[in-house]
Amino acid sequence: MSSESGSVLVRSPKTHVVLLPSAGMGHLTPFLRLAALLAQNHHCQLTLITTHPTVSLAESSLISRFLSAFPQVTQIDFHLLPLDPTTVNSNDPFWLRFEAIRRSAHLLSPLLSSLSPPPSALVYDVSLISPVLTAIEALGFRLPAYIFFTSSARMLALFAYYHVVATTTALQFVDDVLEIPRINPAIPISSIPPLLLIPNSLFANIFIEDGPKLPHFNGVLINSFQGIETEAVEGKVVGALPPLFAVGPLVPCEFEKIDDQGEQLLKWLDDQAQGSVVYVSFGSRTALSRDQITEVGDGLVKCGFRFLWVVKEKLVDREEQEGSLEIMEKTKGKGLVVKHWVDQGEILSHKAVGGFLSHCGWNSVVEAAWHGVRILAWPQHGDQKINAEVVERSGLGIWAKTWAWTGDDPAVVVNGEEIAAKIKELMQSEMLRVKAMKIGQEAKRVASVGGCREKILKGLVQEWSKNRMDA
Ligand SMILES: O=c1ccn([C@@H]2O[C@H](COP(=O)(O)OP(=O)(O)O[C@H]3O[C@H](CO)[C@@H](O)[C@H](O)[C@H]3O)[C@@H](O)[C@H]2O)c(=O)[nH]1
Repeated sequence: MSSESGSVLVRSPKTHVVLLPSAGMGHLTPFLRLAALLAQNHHCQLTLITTHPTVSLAESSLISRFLSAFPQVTQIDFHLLPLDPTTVNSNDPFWLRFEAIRRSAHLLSPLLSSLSPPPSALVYDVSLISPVLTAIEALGFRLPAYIFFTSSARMLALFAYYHVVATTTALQFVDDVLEIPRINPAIPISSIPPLLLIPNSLFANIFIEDGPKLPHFNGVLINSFQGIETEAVEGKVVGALPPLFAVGPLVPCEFEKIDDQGEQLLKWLDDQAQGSVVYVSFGSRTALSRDQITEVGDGLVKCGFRFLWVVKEKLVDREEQEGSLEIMEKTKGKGLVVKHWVDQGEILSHKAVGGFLSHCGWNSVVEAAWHGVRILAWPQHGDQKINAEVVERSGLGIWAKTWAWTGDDPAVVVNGEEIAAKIKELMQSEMLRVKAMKIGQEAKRVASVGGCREKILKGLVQEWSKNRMDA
């Protein structure tokens, strides 16, 4: 697995940075990758605030592995107040947790005040903007605050601009697209996260409340890089934003490795020809319906390529039932189907993997780009169609645009024949293979010692070091 190794870049031993991630692996993972870079390469003193309890087992396991790898990092448990789910307009466990953190945010003021030395900066998750800002304003000292945006720069543009066109009762569009200044092409309505089109959904309300607050921050950090999104690097994301820091690509680190990947899985990959396998995964929090699982199985068998498929039936890993699925029997001999957490970084770095059928969670996109693996985009919900647009425009992959959102509606099913045809198109395209490889090379260049990412992080740490209370 290609992990990033540390190198000595900057000495700023007393720059104390506090990191506050939010719920779900899609938010926690890039945060911890950023933390690893700050601790390892930039020698910051770090405090990591972790919310308890976590939604998934994967989150608590990743936090433990991170803290074992970085014993110098101070961890603070942030115990959440109980949340009455009937007071929240959602039943998604991850959204409920975002809301629980938001409603507990006032408890952060005493916690931040007690830190020694006083922090030079706070970097916190995009899902917590307004309530944590209030907690910071209640501190007896000035704490520079930065937002970490865990999705694409294109999605950041939507996040920053949505409140301009939306009210809680109506969303206005012209000609089926949302024109955002400086964002080209405009975002089609069909790509807008469905929850943003529902007045008063929790998601829409957070966008409306938090988007206008972005100018209050010292900066926005984003896990993106040149080669996949020029918006990220050129800061071409709506006018009234604070400075944008493209700290990507944030890619798999040593501490993420798991011991129980399963020898069977790696041995199976070792036995496959170079670039011959399509890897299938829809991230950490998307479950497919039984009918859709059957059709994906059918498509994989019909596509004629070997496959490694991580099946999820439940949103939250602790609810997943042990045991094999019928589909595992049906597909035997054609590919490998697993139902447990895998080390995706290790899989994408394997020479046998030539393509990735992905929901386009932003971390999966960045990881595929890093390893130069082409993507067949199948967005399921949320920001994923906007990320799929980035995948298509950058040349990293293709997108079956006619496939409807399936993540939120079990009645919508894409059939196996269509899935097989698109996988063939992906795997047989030499042009896509080469383009993905080039994007991978560009990602490595950006993340190399002396590269853009290092310069941006170095500048940030220098900025933070000026805020040191003891300086
Ligand atoms: O078995 C697994 C499953 C997932 N992963 C990792 O888990 C992360 C998943 O993140 P992502 O690919 O972004 O997908 P989601 O888990 O769906 O992430 C949520 O958060 C993202 C970042 O905000 C959004 O882009 C997504 O739409 C949202 O669903 C990635 O690092 C994967 O490598 C594994 O290592 N093993």
